[in-house]
Amino acid sequence: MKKALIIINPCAGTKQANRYFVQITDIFCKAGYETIVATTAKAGDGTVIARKRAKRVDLVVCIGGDGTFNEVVAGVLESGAGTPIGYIPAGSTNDFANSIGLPKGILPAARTIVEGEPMALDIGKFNGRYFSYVASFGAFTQTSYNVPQDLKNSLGHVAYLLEGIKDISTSLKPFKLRLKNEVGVYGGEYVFGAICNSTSMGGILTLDKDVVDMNDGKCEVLLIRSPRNLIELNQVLLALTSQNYSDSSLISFFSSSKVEIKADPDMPWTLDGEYQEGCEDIIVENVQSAIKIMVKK
Ligand SMILES: Nc1ncnc2c1ncn2[C@@H]1O[C@H](COP(=O)(O)OP(=O)(O)OP(=O)(O)O)[C@@H](O)[C@H]1O
Repeated sequence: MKKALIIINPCAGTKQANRYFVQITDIFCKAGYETIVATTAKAGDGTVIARKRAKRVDLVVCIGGDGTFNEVVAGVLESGAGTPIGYIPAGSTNDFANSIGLPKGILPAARTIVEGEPMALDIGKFNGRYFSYVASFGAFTQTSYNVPQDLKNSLGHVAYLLEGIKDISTSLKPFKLRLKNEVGVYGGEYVFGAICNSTSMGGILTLDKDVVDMNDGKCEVLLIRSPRNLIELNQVLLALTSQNYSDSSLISFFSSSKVEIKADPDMPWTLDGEYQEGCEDIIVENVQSAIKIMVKK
């Protein structure tokens, strides 16, 4: 009999996945899976559980938000098993799930896993730590982990927007940075930077679906220079809202398989919405087709 390991974060999002749990397991049982259920109790548990057990199952199912998904992906990769991953988005923004077109509802997402097919997906690596959709710094970056969990649970996406507005008005702080990739060197003072494999970041910034190929061995890099006056700030905001990143001299946007960064070690980063301590030398790489994720046929 096929085996499915279901890893659930009972505290993610509005906790609505907990209410559907019997129906979720029923979907996997009816599809011929023997289910093994594990709940996470604290940060990091998703990785430990997946790393230990991925080799002994045919499918690893993650129920939670972007943070839990990040942990489960890392665990499956560290196990070396190559086990397909199913994702039931149950967080507050579900940025990553939106990017790969997973259904929004809990039960439709569960059905997609058993009825769908595996799709190869690139994963990012930040000095050895995996991220599934974004590594970022600067404005908005603290937004995701600054939003208190209960506010995220009750307000979801709006909580990020509120925190983002607060963030931009209080900490539009420039960071000195030098970034080198296959074709060039970028340097200067930046208020925001993101290296991502997704069409949505922090529920705030969006990239065009036609621009982002999530299995091309490349990440999209967006760097925003520090605006020197209100006109420049306006220019940046206009580019961000219209998603037109190529017309502004303050914005650099390109795709890369590997970037080498020299940064202020005190500059904090976020990986998939979770805090990452800064350091001076950073290598961000794209690991092409690192995982298999179940998507609609
Ligand atoms: N039982 C638990 N109690 C509290 N926190 C937990 C528990 N299990 C896991 N966590 C941690 O909860 C954090 C948030 O989880 P997650 O990102 O999945 O949900 P979310 O923040 O609601 O969703 P999103 O990031 O998509 O907005 C993660 O850092 C995770 O490690």
